[in-house]
Amino acid sequence: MRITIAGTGYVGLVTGVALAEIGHEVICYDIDDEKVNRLKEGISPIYEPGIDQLLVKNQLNNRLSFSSDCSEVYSTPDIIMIAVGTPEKEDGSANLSYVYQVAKDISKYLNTQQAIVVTKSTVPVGTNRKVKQWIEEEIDFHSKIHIVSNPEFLREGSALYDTFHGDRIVIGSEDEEAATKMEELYSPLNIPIIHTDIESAEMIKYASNAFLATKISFINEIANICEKVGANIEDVSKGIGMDQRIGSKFLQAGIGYGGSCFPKDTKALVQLAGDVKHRFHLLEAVINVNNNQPLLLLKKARNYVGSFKDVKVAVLGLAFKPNTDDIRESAALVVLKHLLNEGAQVNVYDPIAIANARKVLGNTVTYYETIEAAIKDTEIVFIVTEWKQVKEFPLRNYLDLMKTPIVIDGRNCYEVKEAAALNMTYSSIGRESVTAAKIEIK
Ligand SMILES: NC(=O)C1=CN([C@@H]2O[C@H](COP(=O)(O)OP(=O)(O)OC[C@H]3O[C@@H](n4cnc5c(N)ncnc54)[C@H](O)[C@@H]3O)[C@@H](O)[C@H]2O)C=CC1
Ligand SMILES: O=C(O)[C@H]1O[C@H](OP(=O)(O)OP(=O)(O)OC[C@H]2O[C@@H](n3ccc(=O)[nH]c3=O)[C@H](O)[C@@H]2O)[C@H](O)[C@@H](O)[C@@H]1O
Repeated sequence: MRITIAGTGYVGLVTGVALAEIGHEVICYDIDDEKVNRLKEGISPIYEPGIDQLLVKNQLNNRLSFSSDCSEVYSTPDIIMIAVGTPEKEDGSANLSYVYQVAKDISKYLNTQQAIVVTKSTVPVGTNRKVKQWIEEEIDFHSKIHIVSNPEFLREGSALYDTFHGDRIVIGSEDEEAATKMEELYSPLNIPIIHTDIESAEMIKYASNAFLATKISFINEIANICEKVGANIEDVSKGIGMDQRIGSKFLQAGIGYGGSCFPKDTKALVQLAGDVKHRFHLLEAVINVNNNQPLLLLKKARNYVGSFKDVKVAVLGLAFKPNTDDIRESAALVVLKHLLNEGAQVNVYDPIAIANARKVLGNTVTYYETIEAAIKDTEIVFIVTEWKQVKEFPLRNYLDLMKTPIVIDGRNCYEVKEAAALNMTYSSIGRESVTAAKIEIK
């Protein structure tokens, strides 16, 4: 099939590459000329395992191309997919202006009797119908628009894997022909498909993200209690996760969820509920717990140093999770904001997110590409992202390299026992803290 995808971000690009790989003819369109020019040269603007190879392979096969000219992409494709951003507005609701723009461009350039317009972007319930209306209100000839809600569930850092091995594909449509065409589109992937009405498909996306966020805030709250009652969150997570009704995934306690989706989608769902006069108390609590979680890490550190003024600090990890260069809503940014406001001198380490971090943090911090260099002569280290490089970095090296080895681990990368044996000061999430005999507590 001939597919046009609007937006070449994480979702649009990965979807485009994957659909080309399974044999479709895909053209990806973006308003960002620079991004498109780099993509034309086979350079991915995002870090995502496996993307570079498949990008080049499918361009050479002539199954994948890129354009920044919307007059040529929307005229006659079999399917148009919308994968543009839906960032949060100040009130927490989703900003649909990019989706609106795509709809308007489609209405201007579409030149077929029938079109299937699929929304992959995460959009509030009711948006797909608006997309249809936005297209139809300006279209200047008779063309039948079939809308399909086809939300995306990929995770950054494993986006291609998730696309090829997803748990399900959701197709929300009220037109049988369009739904069948969508099934054909995805059939080579061999992933279970669930057909629903449009509103249910839209809700499945928000409910999935809200549920996963709830699991994380729940386990973080349990972790916070564990610390106070002398229980160990790692054992507790394992113990509850073995109950198949609960499941072991998304029970990793830490510094809270970040990224471009959970924070914005939970807020958007609270807002959506509010619009229909339903106060979503549970999700509000999930958000509050998450907002507080990075602050607890700072509180732990203050127990040892009092204030951060002129303290030499290293923050390990800037990305919101490992295997991505995405720093959007990363807990690292929250920690850094407080440290800098309070006058700390901050070194940061990240294996791949430094370029993106520089755009936001400028020269307020010092960037390092090795952990050794970042922690050298520092007084406190905060572990914020559980990069493999961090997990594999020997705990003993902190002792050797830091001025005062105080490690505040927001991702439970090390064993408490090991820190105790090394006589370090080590505090993590939901576990006992150990204090080195020599460290002076102010
Ligand atoms: N990032 C993720 O892991 C996931 C994101 N989503 C959802 O998918 C949507 C897209 O997210 P990302 O890919 O992360 O966004 P992104 O911000 O990485 O990419 C969006 C792209 O759309 C382009 N764009 C903006 N206006 C346009 C227009 N009128 N025509 C064509 N392109 C335009 C931008 O230049 C940008 O390259 C959002 O609704 C998000 O919530 C859903 C599942 C996973
Ligand atoms: O809608 C989206 O954009 C996507 O949001 C998440 O994917 P993503 O944000 O890429 O990453 P996750 O692996 O879900 O992690 C999100 C955050 O939760 C945190 N997390 C995750 C799991 C866990 O057990 N504990 C925990 O703190 C991570 O550190 C990270 O900050 C969902 O997992 C995807 O299914 C969804 O498509």
